[in-house]
Amino acid sequence: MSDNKGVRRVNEDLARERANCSFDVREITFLLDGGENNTITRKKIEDFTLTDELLSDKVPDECLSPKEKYENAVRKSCLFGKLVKDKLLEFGGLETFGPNSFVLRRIADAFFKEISPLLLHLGMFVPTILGQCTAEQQSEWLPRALSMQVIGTYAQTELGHGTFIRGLETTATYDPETEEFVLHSPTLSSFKWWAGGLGKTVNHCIVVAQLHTKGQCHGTHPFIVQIRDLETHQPLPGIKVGEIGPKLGFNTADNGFLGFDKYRIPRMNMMMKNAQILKDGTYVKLDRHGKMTYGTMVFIRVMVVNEVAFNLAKAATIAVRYSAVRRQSEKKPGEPEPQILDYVTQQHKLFICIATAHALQLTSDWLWRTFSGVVTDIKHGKTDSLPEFHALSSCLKAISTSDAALLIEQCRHSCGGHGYMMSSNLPLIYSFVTATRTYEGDYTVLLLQTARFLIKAWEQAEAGKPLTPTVSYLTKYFKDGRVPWDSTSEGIVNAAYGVAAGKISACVKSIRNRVKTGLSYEDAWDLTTVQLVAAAEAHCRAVICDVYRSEAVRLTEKSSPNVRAVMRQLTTLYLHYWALERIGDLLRYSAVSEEDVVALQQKYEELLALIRPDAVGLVDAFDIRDEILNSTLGAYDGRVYERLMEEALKSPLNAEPVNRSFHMYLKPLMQGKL
Ligand SMILES: CCCCCCCC/C=C\CCCCCCCC(=O)SCCNC(=O)CCNC(=O)[C@H](O)C(C)(C)COP(=O)(O)OP(=O)(O)OC[C@H]1O[C@@H](n2cnc3c(N)ncnc32)[C@H](O)[C@@H]1OP(=O)(O)O
Ligand SMILES: Cc1cc2nc3c(=O)[nH]c(=O)nc-3n(C[C@H](O)[C@H](O)[C@H](O)COP(=O)(O)OP(=O)(O)OC[C@H]3O[C@@H](n4cnc5c(N)ncnc54)[C@H](O)[C@@H]3O)c2cc1C
Repeated sequence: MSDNKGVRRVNEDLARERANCSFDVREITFLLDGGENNTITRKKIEDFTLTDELLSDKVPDECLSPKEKYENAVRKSCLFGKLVKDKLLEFGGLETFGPNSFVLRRIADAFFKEISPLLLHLGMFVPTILGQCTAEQQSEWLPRALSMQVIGTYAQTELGHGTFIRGLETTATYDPETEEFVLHSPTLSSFKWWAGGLGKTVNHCIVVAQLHTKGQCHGTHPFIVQIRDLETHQPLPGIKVGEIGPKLGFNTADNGFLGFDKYRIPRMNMMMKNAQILKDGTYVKLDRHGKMTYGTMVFIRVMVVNEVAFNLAKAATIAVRYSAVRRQSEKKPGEPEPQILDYVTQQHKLFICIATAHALQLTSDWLWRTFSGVVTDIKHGKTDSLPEFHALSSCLKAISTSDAALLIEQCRHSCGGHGYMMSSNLPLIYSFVTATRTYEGDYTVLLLQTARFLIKAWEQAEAGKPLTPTVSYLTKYFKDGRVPWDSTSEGIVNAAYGVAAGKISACVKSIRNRVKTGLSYEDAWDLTTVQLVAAAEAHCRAVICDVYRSEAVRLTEKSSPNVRAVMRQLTTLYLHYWALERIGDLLRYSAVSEEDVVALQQKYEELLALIRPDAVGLVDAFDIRDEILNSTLGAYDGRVYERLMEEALKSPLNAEPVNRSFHMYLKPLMQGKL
């Protein structure tokens, strides 16, 4: 399906795999896109935008210097921005463009092999204006931001603090005489650090700073700050700004640093939806919940789950197609070399990647719907659902990013040496996704946020109080005792909840026992954090298993029998995989027996064999075009070796037969003249 460029010869093994696939690939594509119409629109937009003229790079990006790479990324960001502005709006109008923003996300990967320096502008600057500004402020900033006159980023993290937002040191002190805020960086550790696009690209940024007025500090608040001249792009007086240097990935994102020397901004540049400073310096708090200024972070955590699902789908597509093309070793003496996809260990590495990409995408769709409900509640002044949603989005962000990063690395391992080539695209996909585990809230820190909520929920269950939906299972498991074992999918999901409840209960006991020895609650909590992280992880895994299973059943209600069968095989594989991964927990908290464990393993291996003939069809169903995959190993036609050689020949080192270093160093060394 993805073969956009027509009739190139397809590798014979891949062609045979496709011929033997048991289901209509398009049917699963439609399911994943949310309906046939979405697929049709997506493909039209892709055909329309992904033209050679815009995408071609004479020299591979990875062979450029950091400066050239950045310049190329800016060039492409501007082309991409113009394309979105001129052509796509023309193509579908704003109505089409809105619901199809997921298409933009996909095609962006064809433009940027790494990251667009404008990602933070669209990804965080604009959403923060929408979430944190009054209507009046929005009417001032939004049109300028959307037309790209104002280009911005989100500068919260400092050299000294990322996680602990309350510990940020940048100050914004209100001066009623001039009706301005004075921004200041009192220490080296208070310098803003990390914001994407800050180093060289943006002219504005959202700065999170401690608000002082009338001699009092009111905690962190967001401000819109112009940092560069709109005409010359020079940093404005009082601003010290630069780029933070090379990183594991994100190397085209010009992440930057920023310091203020008593820099003044107008009063109205404080984002005033949740709190205001009146002209005389009076502080007015409008946020009844107290954490509404953290809203952009919650929004991005929701987006990130979808983001990593898509990246895992890309890695799985590359690794499965390559494994169908690659032949290695022999199973029996004298037999032809098998496709490496025929090794059961390879299937074990890869099929969980396909299943996890589905699980995370369906969970992300469900999370998005839940989020929309929370946003509607907030609009009506109701914030009761926020604590539960914060706990849910925190753990889903932590687990999805961590699982996706590990599995993408597993895809790379499964491609052997060629997976180490930049041209496979697996290193870049990994470097991008592994950052998601840290940014927008570190893994451990977010799981501990969820754990706080779970411990409170447990105490509510003990007190017989009603619980919110995602923790209502606790009332069922709240008494001690093992969860009965049942090897159906539903039974495994129940057992996963049982494990989570058992772990939460163990944490509560640990904390209470420690408090009994005379420790403060904080110290007892701190000593229990290893268990608390594990409990939050178990809770999150139970939620993902539950949502994946029920959503897959719901979505395939009207599907053809073969599609329903293969989707069922994948969910069952996922549940068995995690039951086996967490068998110690099941032995501790459920009634699973030794024989049940043997049966689980056997069923898991049977599922690998059942899925094997459909593996290529399943990754084809992700329908990710070659321009977006950007991989020598994963292209639709499977011309792996030809592509590897073509890319190797583009290396600048191959542009001349002898490099000058031979004459400068090697020859003198060889001749003893160095
Ligand atoms: C071209 C197309 C492109 C499309 C692209 C789309 C794809 C992707 C999209 C976009 C990519 C953009 C790339 C992004 C790059 C990265 C950006 C950044 O990294 S920006 C920095 C993020 N920084 C953090 O996340 C800090 C993490 N730290 C925190 O959030 C807080 O400090 C935290 C939660 C750890 C603690 O906050 P406390 O110290 O104020 O709160 P405590 O005292 O612990 O708790 C007080 C109460 O508040 C609740 N709370 C905390 N946070 C909450 C929240 N957000 N909502 C609701 N309640 C919350 C807690 O649960 C607690 O509740 P109780 O007291 O137990 O009832
Ligand atoms: C690629 C990338 C892009 C980024 N982009 C931006 C951006 O655009 N804007 C922006 O503002 N920020 C950005 N960040 C910063 C990012 O949000 C922070 O790095 C992240 O929130 C983690 O904070 P930290 O670096 O201070 O880590 P730390 O908090 O110092 O974490 C270090 C270790 O300490 C542990 N730890 C910390 N606190 C606790 C605790 N309470 N309990 C237990 N363990 C703890 C962590 O688990 C971790 O293992 C970006 C980061 C990266 C990597």
